[in-house]
Amino acid sequence: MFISTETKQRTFVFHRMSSSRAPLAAVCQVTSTPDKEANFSVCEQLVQEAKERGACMVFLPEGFDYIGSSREETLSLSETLGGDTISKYAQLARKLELWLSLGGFHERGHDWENDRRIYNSHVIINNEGDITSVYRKSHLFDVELPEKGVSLKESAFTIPGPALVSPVQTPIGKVGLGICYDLRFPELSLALQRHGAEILTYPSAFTVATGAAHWEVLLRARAIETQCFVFAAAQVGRHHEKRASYGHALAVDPWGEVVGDCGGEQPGVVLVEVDMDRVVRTRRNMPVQQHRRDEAFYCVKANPK
Ligand SMILES: O=C(O)CNC(=O)[C@H](CS)NC(=O)CCC(=O)C(=O)O
Repeated sequence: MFISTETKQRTFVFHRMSSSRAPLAAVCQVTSTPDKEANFSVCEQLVQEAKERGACMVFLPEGFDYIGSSREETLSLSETLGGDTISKYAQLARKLELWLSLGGFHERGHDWENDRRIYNSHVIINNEGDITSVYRKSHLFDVELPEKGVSLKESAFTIPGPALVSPVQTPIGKVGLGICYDLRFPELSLALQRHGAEILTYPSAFTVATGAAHWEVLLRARAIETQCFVFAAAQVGRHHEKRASYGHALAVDPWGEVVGDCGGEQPGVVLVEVDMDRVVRTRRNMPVQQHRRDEAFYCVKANPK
């Protein structure tokens, strides 16, 4: 049983009516612009607020560093993992003694000097300020929806990542890393689940049109299929004259219930208790992973009689 209390205009907290204290995660949404300094101070404030409210891990969305207004600007603002942006977040994590999921960092590629290409990287920083994991987005968003006004070609500036990375052990549980458009590929979420994930993360900058149609359904489906918590930090609102995002940073429990939603209007943060018992019980009561019959999918009969 969850009660939702509106504590401030733009934030909600969900607490369970039980005595045991499970660790708290904070799922954020922001409206990044091309101004990196301004974006950092908004994120820093949300992380600080999450800390004050007891969170031990905070999730920031794709493009938390910036959302560029052109391909050139997006490329020129990019950095390496050793650059200022990640250093500032590492310091913040160490100072506040919490873990950070930094979704969708614009990371200069390995051959940047020659090809001027970046990765879209999800970086995990621990409470000592060390990078523990980097996952580079596998599926790039090259999509034209003329009737919806959506036209983005991520592959024009981004290199797809080579592989998934092992789920990371954190104080809230084992976190499996995805990014945004990866959410549409259930094989990825199942692979992470098989490698031990208890929580899946999809930091995102969904378009308004695709978000309204698909966002919550996809996130809940991934949670139900994998019986994981799903945390999806999000971009919201207008970034510049050419781009806006759907928002609704969401937390879903392993049963598929939405347990936190930052809404579709403005930056904010939602706190969620991560009770691992819910993963254990959901999987024990309905062992879908044990019921899966992969062998029946290897060979599809052309004309079964
Ligand atoms: O461009 C940047 O700076 C950061 N990256 C993004 O915003 C990415 C690539 S353009 N956006 C998405 O994947 C949206 C997916 C989406 O909206 C859907 O699957 O419906």
